[in-house]
Amino acid sequence: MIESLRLLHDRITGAAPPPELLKEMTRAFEDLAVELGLYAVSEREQITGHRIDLPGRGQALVPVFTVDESDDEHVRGSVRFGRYYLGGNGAAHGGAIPLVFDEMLGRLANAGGRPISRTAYLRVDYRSITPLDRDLRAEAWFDREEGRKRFLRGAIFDGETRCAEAEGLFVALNPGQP
Ligand SMILES: CCCCCCCCCC(=O)SCCNC(=O)CCNC(=O)[C@H](O)C(C)(C)COP(=O)(O)OP(=O)(O)OC[C@H]1O[C@@H](n2cnc3c(N)ncnc32)[C@H](O)[C@@H]1OP(=O)(O)O
Repeated sequence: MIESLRLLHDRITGAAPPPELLKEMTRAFEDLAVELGLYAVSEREQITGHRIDLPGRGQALVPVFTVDESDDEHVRGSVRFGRYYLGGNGAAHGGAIPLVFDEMLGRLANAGGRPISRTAYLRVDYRSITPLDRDLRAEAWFDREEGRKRFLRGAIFDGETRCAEAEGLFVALNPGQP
């Protein structure tokens, strides 16, 4: 279902249907929303975001980061920004790119049985445009750890071109901290 939703996001963003079809589709979306509302659950019980066996954890917010290889210190894979993430002139939106870094760095920060941490800051440098509809290489790695503080870095490449890079600080949560 989430795969279909991602496709729908891309198609909606890239389409200009006639008004009659727009009305028809709007009604169909509203009907679906009402039907799903009957099955509302708490955060703990929801499926999206919790399916770590699925690319993108089964949630539609973040562009899917597909892992090719990983250990407790590094992760390498690919990411593809669909039309939904368009900023302008064929480039990904500058707000969509940090979503991917937060996901990649955040998952690595909490990998290897380390206690859960949260992003304290995420700095992103945009080195070149990040093109849509291409498989981009994405990497993240542990830089250093100082007590509860974990510093991680990441980068996204289009071939040999460095599109964007990031540095994040993740702070391990104290017991009882939300
Ligand atoms: C399978 C699931 C995979 C999930 C992957 C996705 C991961 C997504 C992760 C997220 O997006 S989490 C959501 C976004 N982040 C937040 O909502 C965090 C909100 N902020 C907080 O909860 C707290 O500010 C935080 C836990 C980050 C730190 O607060 P604490 O009270 O625990 O720590 P404290 O303020 O005592 O700081 C601890 C150390 O970190 C340092 N620090 C904290 N925030 C900092 C900051 N922003 N910049 C620089 N240093 C910072 C602080 O100076 C100190 O350094 P020292 O120990 O050297 O003195």
